[in-house]
Amino acid sequence: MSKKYAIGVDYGTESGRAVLVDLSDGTEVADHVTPYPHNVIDEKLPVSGVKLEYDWALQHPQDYIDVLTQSVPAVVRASGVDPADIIGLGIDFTACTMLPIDKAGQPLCFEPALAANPHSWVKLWKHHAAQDEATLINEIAASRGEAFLPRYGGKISSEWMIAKVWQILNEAPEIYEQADRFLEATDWVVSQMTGQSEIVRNSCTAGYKSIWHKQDGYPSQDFFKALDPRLVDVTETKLRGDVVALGTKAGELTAAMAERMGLVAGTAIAVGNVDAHAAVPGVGVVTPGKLVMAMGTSICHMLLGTEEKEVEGMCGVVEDGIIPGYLGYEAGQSAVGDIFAWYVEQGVPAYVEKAAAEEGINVHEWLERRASAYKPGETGLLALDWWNGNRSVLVDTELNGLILGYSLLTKPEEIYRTLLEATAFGTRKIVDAFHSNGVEVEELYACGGLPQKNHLLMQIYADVTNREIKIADSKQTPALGAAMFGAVAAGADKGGYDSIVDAAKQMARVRKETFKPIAENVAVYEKLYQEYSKLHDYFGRGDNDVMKRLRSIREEARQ
Ligand SMILES: Nc1ncnc2c1ncn2[C@@H]1O[C@H](COP(=O)(O)OP(=O)(O)O)[C@@H](O)[C@H]1O
Ligand SMILES: O=C(CO)[C@@H](O)[C@@H](O)COP(=O)(O)O
Repeated sequence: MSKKYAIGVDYGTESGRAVLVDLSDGTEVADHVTPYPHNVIDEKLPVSGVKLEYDWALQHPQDYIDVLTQSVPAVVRASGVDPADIIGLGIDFTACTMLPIDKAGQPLCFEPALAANPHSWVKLWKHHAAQDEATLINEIAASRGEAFLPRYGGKISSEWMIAKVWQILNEAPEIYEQADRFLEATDWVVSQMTGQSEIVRNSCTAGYKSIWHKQDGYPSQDFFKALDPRLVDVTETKLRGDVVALGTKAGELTAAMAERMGLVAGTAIAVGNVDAHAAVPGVGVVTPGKLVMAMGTSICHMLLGTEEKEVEGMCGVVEDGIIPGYLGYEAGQSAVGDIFAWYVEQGVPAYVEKAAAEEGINVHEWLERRASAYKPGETGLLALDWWNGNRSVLVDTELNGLILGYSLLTKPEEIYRTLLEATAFGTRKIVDAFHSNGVEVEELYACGGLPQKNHLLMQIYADVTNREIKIADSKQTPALGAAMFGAVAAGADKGGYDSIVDAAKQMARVRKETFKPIAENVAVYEKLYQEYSKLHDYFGRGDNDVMKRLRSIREEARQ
């Protein structure tokens, strides 16, 4: 049999990337990025120019199709591989990125009569305008003692499906009426490739974002009726569709799409997936005890378990949500690289920028070099990493950042180091929450942009968590994971794999060099972590709500 290949397509917030992968060893043969022509739509709608309100974030579904018809043929051309040897394709996406579609499966925003209504468009994961609905969902679920709430760490996010659907119903009932279904964008793009009239939903987004449970299904009709009588049958109508496990073959590529994508009709297409979740097999993790951190502007923490446990502040636990056969746990920090970016852009004096330019490095690298000269504890500073609220374990978007211990001698590199340490303490909180609730964390795996960019950061994470960290060898870990699911959809008899476990064994790689905890650093960080925990609870658990009071004083001042 000739060499076989699969393609993984990673749909990010601003662009989509196709990666063509050799199935024998996971080598990434070619990759290509298509920036979304409409990017994030957060000011006004295309064509009609209708203005959007604060906190809105939309996208254009045509941009997703452009990625398939531009980046996929580009990687096929660049690799010189015979399309007949590309046996499978998988995609991963941001989530919950959702859209209303009509009976024919077309987005409502494609209909000229509806295109001027913002609710007919794709709502991107970071569309935050459904907070009122999310708050009510949480209050009503808590007062009814709904069993699903603990599975989401006690809170349903405004980013997720039910809040977004309810916002559409409240603000544009005519769009709700006309929508045949609401779909995750990842499932919609798959349906465009397979052309199936019967759309399938993947277990990952259904579980983490739509409150679906493998045994219990969606929340009861009584619950939805308590939210709003008009929602009583929403899961049987607008959210209908079989939920299938990751790795399942959703269907085969249609002749029409094969022509546009430069592939062969009949190529196996895997069910959709989420970016952070696809990264888990992408680093080779297919068993419990290994926490995968997708580290970039934010961190998603992913972990496998064998039993459903309640863990404070996690984003969710879903059976088959990451690797079929396991409970998949997700937690996260809503700002990490973003905090370092904020400091570099807003906080450093001009002499730092000048010195970095003279040394021919960027400001991050300059600060990292200087900060590496300090020992743990030597700065005398401590920070709370809540520059964009707290996603886990407090689940509170109204918390803010804090730095303690300044003096007239404090240097920029000391502040930078303190910010790196604060995000590591935030991760330690998450590790401890899982570990102490029976979901073991033995070692850490890191992927995404940060591990490639900042060694000091990774050493601090190893020291603060007192765990070895392995680093993904691939720079495109989610796309590699998506390609693996494509290979599983094709199956071993076609030259692919019968399970994601088999695919990960052959195709995933971590680097030889790992970050190991250094005993003397661990001891100092243990002391600092105790201090961090005191501040964390004092400002985050109600002892002193000064951060919330400052917000309301700010709101009054702004009015
Ligand atoms: N040398 C560095 N050290 C620490 N953070 C960095 C460095 N260079 C860039 N960053 C941060 O990395 C983040 C981007 O990470 P990346 O993984 O590339 O993006 P994304 O999360 O969008 O996929 C930005 O928030 C930026 O501030
Ligand atoms: O929320 C999730 C996963 O649950 C992500 O899709 C979302 O935060 C987007 O992440 P990225 O900015 O693409 O790293």
